[in-house]
Amino acid sequence: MKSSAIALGSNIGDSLAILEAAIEALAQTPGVVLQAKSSWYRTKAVGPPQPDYINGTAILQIEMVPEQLLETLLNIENQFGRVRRERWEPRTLDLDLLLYDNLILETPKLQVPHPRMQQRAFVLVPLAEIAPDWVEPISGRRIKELVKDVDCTEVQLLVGY
Ligand SMILES: Nc1ncnc2c1ncn2[C@@H]1O[C@H](COP(=O)(O)OP(=O)(O)OP(=O)(O)O)[C@@H](O)[C@H]1O
Ligand SMILES: Nc1nc2c(c(=O)[nH]1)N=C(CO)CN2
Repeated sequence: MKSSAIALGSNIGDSLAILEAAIEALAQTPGVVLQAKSSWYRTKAVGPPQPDYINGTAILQIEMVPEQLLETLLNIENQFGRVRRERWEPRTLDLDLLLYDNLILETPKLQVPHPRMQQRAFVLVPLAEIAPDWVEPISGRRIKELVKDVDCTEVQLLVGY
């Protein structure tokens, strides 16, 4: 059994319902046990101007290799109607693989830890809520330390658990 942290985001449609349904779809996937989910946060879009996002994170216990987990995430994104056009475009559902135990992996299709997670308050704030002591293996720093170095003013608690 391995542990993985994933990030969820949506800024088109009924985002809260889409995100809850995506969590449910993950929890129903064979080989996946949902261990924890964060609160949902309303966040200002980083990158090109677009509507605010709702973001959150989850911790999964999994019996899958990282490539299988990525495929599961991409399948669930597609299930919720995401059409991939441009990078950083608005999306009904975005699922990113953040961490997989303490693994460091660099392939053309998959990089773990997610290469931009250390700069992203919309990832670190919800992750610090459910996995403060997880050590990000590239920096060697805990999530609760990394979150202190990003500007969290545009990450607002929306639905707390
Ligand atoms: N850790 C990872 N999690 C999710 N996708 C990844 C990861 N590493 C590499 N990828 C690859 O990135 C591709 C594009 O992902 P996606 O469209 O979600 O990027 P994005 O959300 O626009 O930008 P960002 O990666 O900055 O969040 C995926 O098809 C996948 O193959
Ligand atoms: N606030 C916020 N901004 C983003 C997000 C996101 O999930 N939340 N995802 C992006 C591409 O992955 C680009 N910008």
